[in-house]
Amino acid sequence: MTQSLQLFTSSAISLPKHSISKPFSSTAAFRFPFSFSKSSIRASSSDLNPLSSSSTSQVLVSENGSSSGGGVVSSSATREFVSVASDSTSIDVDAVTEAELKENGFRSTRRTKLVCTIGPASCGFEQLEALAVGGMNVARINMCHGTRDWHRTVIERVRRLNDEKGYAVAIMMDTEGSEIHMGDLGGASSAKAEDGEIWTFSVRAFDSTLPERTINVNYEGFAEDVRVGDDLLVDGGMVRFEVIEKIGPDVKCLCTDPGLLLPRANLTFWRDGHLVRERNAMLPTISSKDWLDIDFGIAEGVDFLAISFVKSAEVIKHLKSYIAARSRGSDISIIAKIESLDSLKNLEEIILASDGAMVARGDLGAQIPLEQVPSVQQKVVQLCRQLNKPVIVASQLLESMIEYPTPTRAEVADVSEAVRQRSDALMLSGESAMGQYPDKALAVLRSVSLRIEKWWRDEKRHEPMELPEVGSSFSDSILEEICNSAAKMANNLEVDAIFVYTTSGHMASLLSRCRPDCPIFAFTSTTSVRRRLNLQWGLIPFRLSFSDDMENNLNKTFLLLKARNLIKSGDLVIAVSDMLQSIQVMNVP
Ligand SMILES: Nc1ncnc2c1ncn2[C@@H]1O[C@H](COP(=O)(O)OP(=O)(O)O)[C@@H](O)[C@H]1O
Ligand SMILES: C=C(OP(=O)(O)O)C(=O)O
Ligand SMILES: [K+]
Ligand SMILES: [Mg+2]
Repeated sequence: MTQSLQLFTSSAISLPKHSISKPFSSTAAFRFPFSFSKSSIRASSSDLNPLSSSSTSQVLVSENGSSSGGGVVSSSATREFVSVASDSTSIDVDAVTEAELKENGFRSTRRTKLVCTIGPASCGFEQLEALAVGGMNVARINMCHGTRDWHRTVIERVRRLNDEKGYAVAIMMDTEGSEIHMGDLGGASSAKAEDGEIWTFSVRAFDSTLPERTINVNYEGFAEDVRVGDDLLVDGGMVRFEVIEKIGPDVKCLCTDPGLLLPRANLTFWRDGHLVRERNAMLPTISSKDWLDIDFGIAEGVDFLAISFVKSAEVIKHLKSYIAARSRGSDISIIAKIESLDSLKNLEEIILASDGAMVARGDLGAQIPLEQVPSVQQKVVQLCRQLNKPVIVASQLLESMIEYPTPTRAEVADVSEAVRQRSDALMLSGESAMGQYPDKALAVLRSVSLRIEKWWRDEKRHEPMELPEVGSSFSDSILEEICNSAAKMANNLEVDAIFVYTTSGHMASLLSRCRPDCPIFAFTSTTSVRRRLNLQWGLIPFRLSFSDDMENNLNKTFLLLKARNLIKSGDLVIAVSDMLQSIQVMNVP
């Protein structure tokens, strides 16, 4: 028998979510928090349980696995499956998810999502496919690098991969931002700066080839703002120069820490041990080039826009209204990159205004002392979970794998820490964009994630986190309480999976936020929502057309997933949906 627990508002009829606009006194007896134990779950009765109608009781089985009527899937249900499977409403699940589910079983699928930056080492169709096979959930293109045509080609290839092979790889476009950085190195992929060499940093435009030991700087005020004696740090200290002379637009610098200069590397200048922020602090977060790139991203229908060097919530709000006006209907999630002093000052309001955040440790480590980066990372990851926003930990996770086929022990420990903090996603940058071993680096993220997740689950080491209410309306509160309770029940009953039927994806996020022990199968009818859910912890997103009739939805899902051997009879699942205020516990028939 299926067991269900429902919230009722004014009658014993489940109301659609939008029909609840104010608290009803009659709900009091059913308001959460409930204390759950096996015995406190109300068994279904015909007037309460939407799954108990006679037409489908034959496909539902009791908790102990025995069937409640006929034992096998009825012929009517089989007919339904045939009609479902043969029309366009069949379920969309990609080959990798399918393989992972079969290989590891429900409970051991990977919960941490993986983002790969695409570059010359990974932009071919076969290379992209290899990354998808290896578990890439999101492909990132960094608008600092590459041409418009190159970006368009990568987007087309990822789309083709999704269309032809059933993947749901989302596309994230990352803006250049207007911080100070070097120009291209006249086509060279890198340049070596040796100790004691004199290099010229110039704001002049060089039309053809760059003179030797000359670096172009993108910020016009550079030559005026630096002073003799300042330290000039490339990429937060990978290479260090001291300013020794200013000659008009040219600044002569002595190399004091040698190293490799990479095209378009970030530049900061320091005076008396402090980051200098003069007129450069006034540079807009979104430059005019960024706006053109954003228009391009909207036109291409990218799933995520990552905004570099966010300083305040205002810029995010402005961008959101710009996108809403520009892209009627389509929905692009905005990821705020936390990588500057200002972003730390206004952290909470920035995260609240955004749809997610990235701990962009590369530039962050150039703006705050390196030893502060770990605590900032932990703080941002926790805050994002509390505010129900997905969070990505990025940069240098496996930096040595740009050149070597195995990571350092320290890198594995760093990845483990991000997984243990239960960030939604980990990101590869140079490792997948221009390194020697993109697939191997991805495989390391995958295996370390799986191992650490399992270790902490088995040891029950995760401390419960206080999850404040994030919604503002009463119906929001109901959804949150249902999700919190469903996740708690899932842990206590040790269910195999939570099923969530969600139109916007919001309810899937709320479940993901609880970080339950079991995976969350998220069913949504929109392909773009499915792609966006691919960034969030523990969600296995499926595309499936579903109706307001949960009984139908469940039958259809069981049949479709069973037909593909993704679930089996007897698996224990909890089902919730954003159409019906109920939590159902059942065994797969
Ligand atoms: N589209 C691209 N074309 C060429 N090189 C790229 C591209 N994307 C990334 N890269 C290379 O990969 C490196 C790491 O990528 P990423 O971390 O995104 O950029 P950055 O180092 O500028 O912050 C870049 O420094 C660059 O050398
Ligand atoms: C991810 C980052 O941003 P980008 O690679 O665009 O500099 C970072 O700074 O860590
Ligand atoms: K960028
Ligand atoms: Mg950055």
